[in-house]
Amino acid sequence: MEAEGISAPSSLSAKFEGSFAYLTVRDRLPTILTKVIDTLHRNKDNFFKEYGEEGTQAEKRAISFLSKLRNELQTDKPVLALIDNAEDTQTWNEYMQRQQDLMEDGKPVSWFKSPWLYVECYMYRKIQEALYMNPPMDKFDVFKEGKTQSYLESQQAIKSLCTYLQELITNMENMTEIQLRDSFLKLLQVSLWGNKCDLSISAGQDNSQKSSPFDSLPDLQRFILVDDSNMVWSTLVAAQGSGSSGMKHARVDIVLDNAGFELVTDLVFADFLVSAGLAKHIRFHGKSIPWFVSDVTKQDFEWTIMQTMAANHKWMSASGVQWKHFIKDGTWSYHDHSFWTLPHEFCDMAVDAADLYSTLQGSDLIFFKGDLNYRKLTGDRKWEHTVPFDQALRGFQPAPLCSLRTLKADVQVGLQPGQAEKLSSQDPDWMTNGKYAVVQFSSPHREQ
Ligand SMILES: O=P(O)(O)OC[C@H]1O[C@](O)(CO)[C@@H](O)[C@@H]1O
Ligand SMILES: [Mn+2]
Repeated sequence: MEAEGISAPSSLSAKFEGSFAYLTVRDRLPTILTKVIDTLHRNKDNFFKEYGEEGTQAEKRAISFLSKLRNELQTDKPVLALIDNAEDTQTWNEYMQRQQDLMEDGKPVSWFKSPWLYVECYMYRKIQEALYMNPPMDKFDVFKEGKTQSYLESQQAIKSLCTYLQELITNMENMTEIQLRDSFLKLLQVSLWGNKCDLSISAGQDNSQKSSPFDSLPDLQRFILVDDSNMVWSTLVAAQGSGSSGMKHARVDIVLDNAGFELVTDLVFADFLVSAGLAKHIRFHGKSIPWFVSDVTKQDFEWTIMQTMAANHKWMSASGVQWKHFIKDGTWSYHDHSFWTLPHEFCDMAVDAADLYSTLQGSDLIFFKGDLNYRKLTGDRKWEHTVPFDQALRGFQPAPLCSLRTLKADVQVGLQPGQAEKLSSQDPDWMTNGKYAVVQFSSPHREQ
């Protein structure tokens, strides 16, 4: 179903002064740009070593491009069309025109006047333009260091996670369905809270996981505002034996969010799903360019598996070896599609990325990790908190889907009447402080 015709509230935007969007555009985005510029500066000698004078000049040009961008942002200049001739350049420019058509009084699309989702995505795409326009910088991931650090600083937590996983797999044959379900719920929650560890909300500050991820689960339960885990479990169980031959063939898709600790929680969860026979195939979806500071690219995905394999810890390396094996035999696969790094709401996908939409339709269950995916699922709009999740999806229902998200932006739907008011009185920043989470499920209406 297309989004068109289904009414929706207005988009969150920095034009609402004092809003979280406003504060993000005013404070957080320039800080991120400054860090990117610093990273390029710090790597100056490396660029010279690798590419000689050409590298130094490219670095200088990229820095001046980004400084100009930061200035344009801070002074609310109109956003400019992209000129880098990449695969997605035209789509971006068409989308800018779409935003232009939505502007009141024909004012130009600009940082503080246009939808937050659009301008924030645009900033990350412009960082990429700075690199694309200045080869040999075009392969450089300005966020790589932070992602690597987040993984390395979470070693203790990763060890306990891998140890738990390997013990679980060893005992799996003797487990009752109730025990299996219990482990499923635990690992689902670990993956959920793994989403606390993104780097963009903290503008790149350390956000790793230092303690055992299991110890805190019982205490965190009360912070899960919507918990549809039971429906997720039933969907997986019902997908068993759904093949025409009655064979188990369930396919699960995981739309990844952040590298570092969160990615490990996702890999552990995915390993559990396969080892427990709940899924036969897992398709991971990542970003094709560095995105929102900590999001997973193919390089991060492969690096994480290699690094886990090479760890000097029995259960970590056993896990890594198993994951590598899953990739090799096709049980797991990694996919990137340019749609994930476009600014579109997901309700546009059926029309604007029909190939991706139809691929997702082949899934038995899709997990969407993290806050940005939630913003795109709901269109990043000013929904009433009691609006049902299905309604906020505005027709985006390729397959049963589940959002695993800690709240870091002021959009939240599917709450009970009075729930938001109560939260606001107890904790005014409940929508943005990352303390709360949702496990929110939706399934398309299927004709029998
Ligand atoms: O990694 P996540 O969970 O998608 O979070 C990305 C973050 O970036 C933001 O878009 C803010 O810049 C928030 O919505 C969110 O905190
Ligand atoms: Mn992210």
